[in-house]
Amino acid sequence: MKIAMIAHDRKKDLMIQLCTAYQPVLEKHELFATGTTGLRISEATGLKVHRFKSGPLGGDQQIGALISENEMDVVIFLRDPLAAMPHEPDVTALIRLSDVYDIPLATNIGTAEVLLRGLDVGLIDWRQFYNSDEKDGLEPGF
Ligand SMILES: O=C(CO)COP(=O)(O)O
Repeated sequence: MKIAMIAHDRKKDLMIQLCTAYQPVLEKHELFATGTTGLRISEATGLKVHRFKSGPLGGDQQIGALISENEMDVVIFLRDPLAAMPHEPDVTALIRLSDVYDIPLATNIGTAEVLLRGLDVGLIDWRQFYNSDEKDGLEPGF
């Protein structure tokens, strides 16, 4: 599965803790992240992470583009609900696209843990159908 990891600044330490705790799960998958989040994760855990641009410079939009191409299976986005962001429209757009394409999305640590545990026991295996040829031509949300 392809997993996108994104954390706003005040949530980055929490993201590191999450990735450290769930490293055995995460290392079985392909990891993607916005620039600074990805750097922090790979430095702290050694996990291989494909890094996009930093969020304010377009990283959220790059991940959104992959979602629209059916190239992302899970999004963990530890967003900061108490800080104003210059790129708030990009954040909203990423969350919206996750909903358009029914991509499992966690926006806080409580749901992130549920999602990673679910992933590990196969609860998101239905994504493999979406990734298969059978899904070709079907509209999102079918
Ligand atoms: O701002 C972000 C997501 O909206 C995160 O970007 P960075 O991982 O580059 O800090």
